[in-house]
Amino acid sequence: MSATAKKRAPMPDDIRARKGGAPLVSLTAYTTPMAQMMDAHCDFVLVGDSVGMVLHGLPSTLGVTMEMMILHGQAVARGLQSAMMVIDMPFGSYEESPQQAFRNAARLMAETGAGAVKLEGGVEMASTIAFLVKRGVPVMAHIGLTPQSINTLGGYKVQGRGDAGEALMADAMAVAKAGAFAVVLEKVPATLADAVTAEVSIPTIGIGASAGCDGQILVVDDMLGLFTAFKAKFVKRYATLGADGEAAIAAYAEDVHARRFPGPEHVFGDAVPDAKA
Ligand SMILES: Nc1nc(=O)c2c([nH]1)NC[C@@H]1CN(c3ccc(C(=O)N[C@@H](CCC(=O)O)C(=O)O)cc3)CN21
Ligand SMILES: CC(C)C(=O)C(=O)O
Ligand SMILES: [Mg+2]
Repeated sequence: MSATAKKRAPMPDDIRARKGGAPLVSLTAYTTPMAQMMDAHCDFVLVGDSVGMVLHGLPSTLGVTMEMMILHGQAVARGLQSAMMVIDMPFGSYEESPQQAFRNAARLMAETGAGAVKLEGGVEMASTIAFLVKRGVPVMAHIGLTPQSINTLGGYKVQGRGDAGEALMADAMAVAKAGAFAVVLEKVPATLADAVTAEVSIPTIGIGASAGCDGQILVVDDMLGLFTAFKAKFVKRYATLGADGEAAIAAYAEDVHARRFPGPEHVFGDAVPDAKA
């Protein structure tokens, strides 16, 4: 990009202003090179607590710590210039009180440079969201399937079906009223996602929701085919990097066994020392 054309990263208010406009593009990232790959193509990048499952092999997001989020957040920040960075608040870092949420949100922002935090919850987190926003912390809310509540939800199931749709609509209205600048809708019926998108004043970011949402997000390792331990129905694979990587590693192992690697172009010449010396 030319020095004059360098795009500045959007602020939360710029994201909010995209309501009803061109769809917002976002992905998760956990490392500098992945952030660099998506910087020019995403409006915002999420340092998701999915990092625990995707990069650390944890069975859920519950074991993710503030320290892990900060380390990965710092790595992602080094790879971004034109996309906004949002960082997930990990399980246990915000639910106890608005004060606890502020202390940890401030630490995430101060130590990583993230422009906003994301937290899971609707009506029950509305007062916390308002507390944070009034104190300078932009908040993205996350409702529907909230993976940090896997033990009370009883599985990664579709949320908001039937009568539960009203509660989900109430969650969306509550987080918007509390001052959230956007809301992630995860794994909800498309008809409900469209109704929420029509009713709520802030952008809806869908993952397993609807193409009618104001934006979309996916876990980058899922769409690249790099994370293959499970594949949710909502994931579209745009590449097969996991399979391609394994084939490359198998070819390397074969080359080593056959002494085909290293080749002459990978080694260094020098005078041969005298063995008798
Ligand atoms: N790699 C990855 N991708 C994600 O989207 C993701 C994570 N990790 N970790 C944190 C949460 C967990 N999420 C998940 C996890 C599993 C399913 C899943 O397996 N869904 C199945 C059905 C499972 C069920 O009904 O119990 C599906 O087919 O959608 C969905 C979302 C979304 N997030
Ligand atoms: C899937 C997105 C929305 C998320 O919360 C994460 O990656 O942790
Ligand atoms: Mg998350």
